[in-house]
Amino acid sequence: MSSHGAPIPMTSRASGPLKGEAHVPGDKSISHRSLILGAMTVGETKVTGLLEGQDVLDTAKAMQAFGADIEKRDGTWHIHGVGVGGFAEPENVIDCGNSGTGVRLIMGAMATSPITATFTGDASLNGRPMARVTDPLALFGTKSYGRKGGRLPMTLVGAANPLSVRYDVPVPSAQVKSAVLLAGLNAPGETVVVEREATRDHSERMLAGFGATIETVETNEGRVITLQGRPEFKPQTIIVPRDPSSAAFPVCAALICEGSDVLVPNIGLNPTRAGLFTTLREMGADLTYENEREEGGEPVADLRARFSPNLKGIEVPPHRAASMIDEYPVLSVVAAFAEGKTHMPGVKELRVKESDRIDAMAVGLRAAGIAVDEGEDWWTVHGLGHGNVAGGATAASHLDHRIAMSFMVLGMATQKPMSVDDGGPIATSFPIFETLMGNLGASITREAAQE
Ligand SMILES: O=C(O)C1=C[C@@H](OP(=O)(O)O)[C@@H](O)[C@H](O)C1
Ligand SMILES: C=C(OP(=O)(O)O)C(=O)O
Repeated sequence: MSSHGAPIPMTSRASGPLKGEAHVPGDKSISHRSLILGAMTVGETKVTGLLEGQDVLDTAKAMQAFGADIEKRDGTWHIHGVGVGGFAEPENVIDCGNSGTGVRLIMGAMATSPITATFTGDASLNGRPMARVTDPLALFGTKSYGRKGGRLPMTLVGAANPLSVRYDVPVPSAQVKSAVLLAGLNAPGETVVVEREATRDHSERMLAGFGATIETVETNEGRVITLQGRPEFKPQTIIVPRDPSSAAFPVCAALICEGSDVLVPNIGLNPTRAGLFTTLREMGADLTYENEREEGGEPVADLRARFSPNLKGIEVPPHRAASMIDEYPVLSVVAAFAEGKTHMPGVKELRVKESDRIDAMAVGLRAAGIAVDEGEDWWTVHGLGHGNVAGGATAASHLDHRIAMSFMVLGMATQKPMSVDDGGPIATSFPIFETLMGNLGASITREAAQE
């Protein structure tokens, strides 16, 4: 198991107006995929703007262990890959740290090569369900040997003669969809994946970009994605857009801190990722899109978020859940400062992330004076309106970066400071979070609550 190091307690206090520009790091989903697809391509793929968070660095190390040559020179990542089906057998256990995306996509990518690999992670990752990936991989002929309940550590024996597969994804998960598509790369003929609810489509876009033949058709049964196996990938030059899931933190902080006006430039607004911003606008947020444009085939804008004293609780439509799945924790913080109830149904997946995110947020919000109701796949936050949230509590982050950052945002507008027991996991996805928020005027210190 990877070690996470000593806990780093953090405290966030009422902050003056947040002002300025927030340049958030590269998109985590696109960063993982750039490394994995680059490692499956003969020739040099160049990547700029790669997120250098621990999750992505662990994927880079894993790709090296499977035979790719990866180095960073002059701000650009250079990847010399081994080709589809060319992975070498790793000599050691692959440690994916805290990253569900990393481990599940890599399992898919190696599943149809005649090699064996053992995967592990930290305590959070080793508690997360992997059968959702190994079940469809078994259809290709891949064998897996994990702990009870399909948990890591787990050994996968890749299929030497993979079959072609059609798979209806039973949960709304881009990681499962992507694992099957990546496995399909080294399978003969067509791999077909059907998803009932649209999830982030970065794999489909990037596979096409690297030269695969892949087609998505919207049908009554959902999105039917067909990939032709054994493509000849061509090396790419990739500029990773900035991460909307990281942008969520300065945006939400600006909405709840009096007098704030923050610009978050160059944020990808791919509709499969942008659900939070639609939701915030429905709540009455002063959030505008400036300089809207297309970059690399994706809609992009500069987001401007200003203090919004009259936020209202709303019903968040369940069909929007996949497009904002990682943003519910910080949405629940904004909901605490809105008037009335914010009801969030259709979010069972939140229970199997780095932590049970409904439970982790509900416990911390209640300790801060906010009523929260919850069921298996829904939760409701009873907002108190601006200026009325007590705070004055320490929340457990459960090795979950988004939980830690969400409570740090909460503390920027509560009456008393908010603390987390461990802000260390923030480095997995947003290593510059404290500096970036501090530069805007937020007060986050590395100390436990002072009673
Ligand atoms: O494919 C991806 O890059 C991701 C998919 C989502 O997970 P699920 O596929 O489990 O929903 C998301 O929560 C994660 O942060 C990144
Ligand atoms: C769920 C997340 O990541 P992963 O599944 O890759 O650990 C996240 O970043 O919020």
